[in-house]
Amino acid sequence: MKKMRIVVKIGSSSLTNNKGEMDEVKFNDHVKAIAALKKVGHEVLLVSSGAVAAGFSKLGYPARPVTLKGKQAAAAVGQSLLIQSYMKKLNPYGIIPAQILLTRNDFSKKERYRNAYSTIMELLARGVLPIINENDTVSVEELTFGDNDMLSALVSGLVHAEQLIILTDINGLYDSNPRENPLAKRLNQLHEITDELLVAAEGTGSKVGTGGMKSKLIAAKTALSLGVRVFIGTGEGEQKLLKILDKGGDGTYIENKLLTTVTNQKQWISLHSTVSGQLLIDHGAELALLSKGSSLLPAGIYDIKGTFNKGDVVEVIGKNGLLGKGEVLFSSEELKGLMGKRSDELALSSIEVIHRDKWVRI
Ligand SMILES: Nc1ncnc2c1ncn2[C@@H]1O[C@H](COP(=O)(O)OP(=O)(O)O)[C@@H](O)[C@H]1O
Ligand SMILES: N[C@@H](CCC(=O)OP(=O)(O)O)C(=O)O
Repeated sequence: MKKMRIVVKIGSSSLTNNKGEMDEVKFNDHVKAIAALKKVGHEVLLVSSGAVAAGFSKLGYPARPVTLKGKQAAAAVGQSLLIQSYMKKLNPYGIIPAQILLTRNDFSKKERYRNAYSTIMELLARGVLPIINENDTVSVEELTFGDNDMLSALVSGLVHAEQLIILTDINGLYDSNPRENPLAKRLNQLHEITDELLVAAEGTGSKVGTGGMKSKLIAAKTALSLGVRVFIGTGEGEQKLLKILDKGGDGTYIENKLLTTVTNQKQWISLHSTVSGQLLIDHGAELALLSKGSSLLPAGIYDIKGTFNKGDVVEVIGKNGLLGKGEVLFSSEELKGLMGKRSDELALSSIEVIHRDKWVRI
């Protein structure tokens, strides 16, 4: 059997009930299944929701709070309850959990992104189970990952996981919401996430979850783009995760033969970096970047917008608009003196403005 790196994401509805209490039966079931995966040698990372859902009733809220401060307060209480419960239940299996709470800032700053990667790798190398959640208590609404479905996709990309398993309260994606349409049909296999599918997945989810099926599909699309296969569904019992890996899971499999992993450098540029400016390039440079896979040279740049430093990320604009993003090897000031000049006119040892390894097409 091939040993794999697997990210398992568990939604609030699969850990708690509507009253804001942890569901011990569901919880035990997940822990057993994770232990079974690890026992056969797979590396597992868990992205666990449920902090708000597990904490709100303890604070006297009758239902999942809607205000930011309410959610943040509930998450502060619920997160400790969650981890306490994981620790207690994982202990008999000899599994050590590690709590990792992330904010989007941890990914948008390159140093922090690299650091998150090496810490997670160290934990995996030592057989520890990382349990990841968004750091809800300090996240500001405009600066969140969106939801944990997206967080799980980004984590899968970061660690180059082979498989992302999104466990939820429904056995996969249907062609319309089965809670509203009893004739809805399940889609067992998908090779890509189309706009049509996103429309079919509109609509609300459970009382404790966020985002519903649509957010899972958007996350699946991101995971696929990073070379990670996805399963969305449910299951029961110790063998449920192993069954999912054996293609016998109760849900929707999303994968295709073209999946390729993306370097962390490119993931960071395309998904996490902040853009500091723009380079406008001519037709020849556009061809070189898009068709020949070449690096961007000064000769093809005819205008520069914004002020940026060496190492910043900029957008590259062609005749018909945005082409991609890349990390620049010169500041905007330096580039003003270089742009439009042929390589033989420049007395520089290296004249690449964006190296092809630090360039991503949009
Ligand atoms: N086309 C669809 N197929 C399946 N489920 C759907 C669809 N459209 C909406 N849903 C809803 O999405 C819910 C799962 O999302 P959510 O409650 O956010 O789960 P979680 O807490 O696991 O993240 C399902 O219970 C279902 O009501
Ligand atoms: N970080 C939040 C969960 C956010 C979220 O995406 O929830 P869900 O849709 O249940 O996966 C929490 O722990 O309550």
